[in-house]
Amino acid sequence: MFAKSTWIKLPRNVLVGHGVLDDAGTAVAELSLAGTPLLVTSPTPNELAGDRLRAQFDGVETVTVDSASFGAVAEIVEAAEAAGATFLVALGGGKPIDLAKMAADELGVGFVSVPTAASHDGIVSGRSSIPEGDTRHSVAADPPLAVIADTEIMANAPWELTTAGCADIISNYTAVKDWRLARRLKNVEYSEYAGALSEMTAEMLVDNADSIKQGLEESAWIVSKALVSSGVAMSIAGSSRPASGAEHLFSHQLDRIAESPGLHGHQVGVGSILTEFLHTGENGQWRAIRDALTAIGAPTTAAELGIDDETVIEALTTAHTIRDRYTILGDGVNEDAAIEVASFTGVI
Ligand SMILES: NC(=O)C1=CN([C@@H]2O[C@H](COP(=O)(O)OP(=O)(O)OC[C@H]3O[C@@H](n4cnc5c(N)ncnc54)[C@H](OP(=O)(O)O)[C@@H]3O)[C@@H](O)[C@H]2O)C=CC1
Ligand SMILES: O=C(CO)COP(=O)(O)O
Ligand SMILES: [Zn+2]
Repeated sequence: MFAKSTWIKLPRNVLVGHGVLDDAGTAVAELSLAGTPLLVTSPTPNELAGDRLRAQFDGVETVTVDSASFGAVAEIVEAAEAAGATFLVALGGGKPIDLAKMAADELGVGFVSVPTAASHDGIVSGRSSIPEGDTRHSVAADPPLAVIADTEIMANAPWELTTAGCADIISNYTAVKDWRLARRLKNVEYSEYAGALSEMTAEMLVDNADSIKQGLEESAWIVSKALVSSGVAMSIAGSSRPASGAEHLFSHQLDRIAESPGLHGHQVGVGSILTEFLHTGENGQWRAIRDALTAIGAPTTAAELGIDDETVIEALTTAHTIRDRYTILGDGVNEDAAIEVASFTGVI
C-alpha cells in the first residue's frame, strides 16, 4: 500500500500592493476568526502603521517588543492570555513577526503577518528564528493565516532591508543545489515541486533586477511576491530546505561568531557566492550569483558585510557543524580550501 502522506499549510489570504494595509480588517474578517486579536509590533512599525491597523479591529490591545528573545515570546503569550485574544496580528519586520509566530504556536492560535519590511522570507514562512546566547533557534511553527504586504510602507523601509530580502531569494539557487546533493548522497526526501518553485522564484527576481531600485515601489512588490513564493516552497517541502542550504549555515555561524553580524539576507548572499563555487568550481555560476547581488546593491564581500576576513574563514570552516543538514560543505571545508574559495571569488 502507498503510505506517504503530506499536510501542506499555506496562508489563505495574501494581499500585496499599495495601501492594502487598510484592507487588513476585511481580509481577516474573511477568515471567519472568532474574537479579538492582540497586535504584536515593534516601535517603528507601530508608529508608522499601528493606528491604521488598530482602527480596523474592535477592542484590540497592543504589545510592543524591542528585541527578539524567548522572554519576549513569553511576554506576548502572557499579554494574549490577559487580553483574551483569540489570534495575533504581527506588524513589523522579521522580529515581531517571528515572535508572534512562535507565541501563536504556543497559544495554539493563528496569526496574521503584516510585514513593513521585505527583509527575508521568514515574514511569510512557517519557521521562526530566535536568538539565545550565541545560538539561534530555528523552530517550526505554522505559517501565517494571511499576509498583508503594503508596498507603500515596505518601499519606505531602509533600502538595505529590501536588498537583504532579494539576496535571501537569490540564495535559493544554492539551497536547492544542496538539497539535490543531499538527496543523491544521503537519500534525503526531496520535493520536485518545492525545488522547482524555489529556483523559479530566484530566476524571476534576477530577471526583474532592473526594476529593483531604491525609491521604486515596484521593487517592494517584486520582492514581496518572491518572498511569498519562497515561503510557499518551504510549506510544500515541510522544511526550509528549498530556501536554506550551506549558505544559510554560513550565515547562522556568522550570527554566532561575528562581533557585529550583517543582515541575514546579506550574509546568505555572500554565502551563496562561496557555496556556488564549491558546487560548480571556478568556471561555474558563482559569477552570475555575484553579479545578481551587485545588480540589486547587496554586499558581495566580507568588507561590504563589515566582517573581517578571519571570521568569514572561521564561519566557512565550521558551518557544517551547527545543524544536521547535509550540504556541499560535507564533513567540513579545511582552512586552506576556505581561503582559496574566498580569495578566488573576491569575498576576502
Ligand atoms: N523566520 C526566518 O526564517 C528568519 C527570521 N529572522 C529573524 O528576523 C529578524 C530580523 O529581521 P528584520 O526584518 O531585519 O528585523 P526587524 O524586525 O528588527 O527590522 C529591522 C529594523 O527595521 C525597522 N523597520 C521595520 N520596518 C520598517 C519600516 N517600514 N520603516 C523603517 N524602519 C522599519 C525596525 O524597527 P524597530 O527597531 O522599531 O523594530 C528595525 O530597526 C531577527 O529576529 C531574525 O532572527 C531572520 C531570518 C530568517
Ligand atoms: O532563512 C530561512 C530561509 O530563507 C530559514 O532557514 P533556516 O531553517 O535555516 O532558519
Ligand atoms: Zn533566509
